[in-house]
Amino acid sequence: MKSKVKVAINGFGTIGKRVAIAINKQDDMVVSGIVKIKPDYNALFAKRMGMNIYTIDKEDANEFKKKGIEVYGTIEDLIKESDIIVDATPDGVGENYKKLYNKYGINSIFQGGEEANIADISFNALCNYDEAYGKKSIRVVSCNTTGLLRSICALSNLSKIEKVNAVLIRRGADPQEIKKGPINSIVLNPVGLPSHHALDVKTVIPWINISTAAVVVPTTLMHVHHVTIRFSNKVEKNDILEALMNSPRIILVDSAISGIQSTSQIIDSARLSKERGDINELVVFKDSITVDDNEVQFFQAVHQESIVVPENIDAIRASLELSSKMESINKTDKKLGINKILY
Ligand SMILES: NC(=O)C1=CN([C@@H]2O[C@H](COP(=O)(O)OP(=O)(O)OC[C@H]3O[C@@H](n4cnc5c(N)ncnc54)[C@H](O)[C@@H]3O)[C@@H](O)[C@H]2O)C=CC1
Ligand SMILES: O=C(OP(=O)(O)O)[C@H](O)COP(=O)(O)O
Repeated sequence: MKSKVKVAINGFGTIGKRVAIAINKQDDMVVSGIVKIKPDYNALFAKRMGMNIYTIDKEDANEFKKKGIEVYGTIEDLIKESDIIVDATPDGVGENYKKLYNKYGINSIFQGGEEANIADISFNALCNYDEAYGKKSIRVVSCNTTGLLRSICALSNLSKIEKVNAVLIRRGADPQEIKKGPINSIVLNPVGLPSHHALDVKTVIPWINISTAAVVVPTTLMHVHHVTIRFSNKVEKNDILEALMNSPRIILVDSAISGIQSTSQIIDSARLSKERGDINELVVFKDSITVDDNEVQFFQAVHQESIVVPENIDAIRASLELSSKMESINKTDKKLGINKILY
């Protein structure tokens, strides 16, 4: 049997810990270790899960030892033992580590909070897996951008897309955050248009004509988008439904059947049916899908904490040339229990 590729994780927060858990579910990769800066509850969880913990500097290890957490070495020791590193440090911090990764020649996966030029390519598994194949460094785009790319690429085979317009209602902070987010406001994000998401979508599919606007609201659960896509030819609603239903990683929620008309109900139902209540799929509100000649509009919801997790697994396989596109997507989805079912 082929040995598993060893994946280092730098940054074990919202995204890093979910990616680490997902890696250890795959049969072709394993977490070689995680880098932590503080011996907090996430470090204690990693220890309990049997993940080896590394620190940035040797001196940091003392604080971990005081809490009974064994430290296996520094980030440089971890890099030397690993085949690839997933950087899930906060927005813009990955840039500081790029030199270190390059020094050791290790393949690297960055997240959407980094500038696009940090990596050889920006990535979404459904849209450009083949172009990312064998790339030394890959940037998995942000959660909202991933959501937009899922629906755009799923519908792009129906007819040529002339224009996409999307309004994004962004969550203010993640559930565990205690320092961020609007308390009683709707914040224009930014005031000048378009928001960064349009430019980000174009880093993956440069051919698209897209405009986006975003506001931030006081909620922690999910983002919601209103998306309008204009095609060059007339489209049929059934074809739209079929394309979304047949695309991996998209769930259609029918409010007429389920009564679901909000992010809180989506999360509540996911808590019954999915691990941690994470929703790796993009959730499209089926009964919002409205077709008028060559234009379709709909609402979709993005679980920001988990939508990019499967993309990170596929990015590892693409970078290390482990699997073809559909082989990787299918493997990832099977191991993560991505089943397109919410309730
Ligand atoms: N949270 C979200 O909704 C999403 C975040 N992203 C992107 O993922 C990346 C990570 O974001 P989150 O997981 O939300 O951040 P986070 O703040 O939850 O986690 C970051 C982790 O990195 C650690 N860290 C901080 N400074 C560090 C340093 N200098 N060296 C090593 N580790 C350090 C923190 O202690 C924390 O464990 C960002 O680029 C973000 O834009 C992408 C999709 C969704
Ligand atoms: O990737 C995200 O949002 P984005 O797609 O709007 O950039 C995450 O929700 C992180 O957003 P944050 O930068 O407000 O923590």
